[in-house]
Amino acid sequence: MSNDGWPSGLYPSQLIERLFEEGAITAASSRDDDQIQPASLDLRLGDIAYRVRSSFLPGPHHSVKDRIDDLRLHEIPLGRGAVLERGCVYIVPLQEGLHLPPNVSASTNPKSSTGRLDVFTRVIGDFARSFDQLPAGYDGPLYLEISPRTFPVLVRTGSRLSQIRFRSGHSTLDIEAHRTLHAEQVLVTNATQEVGNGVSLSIDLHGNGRDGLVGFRSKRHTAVVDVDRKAALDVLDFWDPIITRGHDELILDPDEFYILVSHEAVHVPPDHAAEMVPIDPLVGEFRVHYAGFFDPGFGHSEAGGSGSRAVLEVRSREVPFLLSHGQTIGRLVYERLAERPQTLYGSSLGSNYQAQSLKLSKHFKPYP
Ligand SMILES: Nc1ccn([C@H]2C[C@H](O)[C@@H](COP(=O)(O)OP(=O)(O)OP(=O)(O)O)O2)c(=O)n1
Repeated sequence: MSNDGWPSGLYPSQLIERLFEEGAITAASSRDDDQIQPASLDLRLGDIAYRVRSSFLPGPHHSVKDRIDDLRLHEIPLGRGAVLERGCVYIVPLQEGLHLPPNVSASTNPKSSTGRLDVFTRVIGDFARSFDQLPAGYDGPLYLEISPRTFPVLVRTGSRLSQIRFRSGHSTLDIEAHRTLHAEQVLVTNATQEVGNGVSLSIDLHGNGRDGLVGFRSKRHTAVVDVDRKAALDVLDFWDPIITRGHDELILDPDEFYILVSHEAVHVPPDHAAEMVPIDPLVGEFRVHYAGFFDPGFGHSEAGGSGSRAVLEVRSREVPFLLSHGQTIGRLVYERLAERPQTLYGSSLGSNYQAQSLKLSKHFKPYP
């Protein structure tokens, strides 16, 4: 495919549609109606999961299949569903494949619902030297590495755990462009820091108006989460609520998984998207665990999103660590879209997290 006609910027839904039409994205079965999101495409699991001894990067001399052949321990059919266990590593061929134009590259990330369940996923391409990055012109299959960290999960052929974005050229905003966009459109409210190379997000440990509820800590040894069932599970079977008692502080236990919420409300204007990058304090004590993607229109008032907060999946590393209200934990870096998407994140798409505050994944019933 020639370079002609592929504009610079992150691709909105209509250009993803065009990538399909021109054969740059292939799929083993017909597309789900809601698979194309405002600026991303959900990727679907294929028919088999390979339980492997360890994670790997294929590197320049190997296809992923070569490596699966070396490392596989067991083959699990997914047609009727299968439970993926905590602490194990699985590789699943995805239904979508790529035949990208020479100037179009792609990157992938876990869907927010996947990160909120602490299911670690990353996409691997043939001959890849890094995870979650498909270079311009990539021509080959896609595989998903899956490693549930907290809850065992039930998945099946067609389950959608990760998403892919396409872009051409350099579209990330620089410091000046972030400041201009913030001045025009207000990217975060309650900002505690000056807007620079992105906007900083900090942790809310006040819990205003929520009876002191500031977060959730995952339980151990729970039942299985079916990734395709919404609002099916009782929160208290899987999570311990964290209630502040006026201190605005929280001690993170090492090896525990927490869902917290940002102090700032976030706004992604319709012609932009954003990515949350973890801020690692120099000592690396704690971090947001999943780099999240924020859709065009998330938190946008015309898409019903005023006041949307960011959900933060947090882990402490080696030692118990004291978090305080307002502590910076991540940075939202904005990116320009090639065109305004035809639909925005929000209720018309059945989106799950518009106008959210502290919110567990869609698999849980409302709480309290
Ligand atoms: N750490 C994060 C990452 C994302 N989000 C928000 C911004 C995203 O626009 C929204 C939805 O993200 P995804 O599309 O990844 O989530 P899902 O596909 O799981 O949900 P939906 O069905 O609502 O699209 O969640 C968040 O609050 N905190």
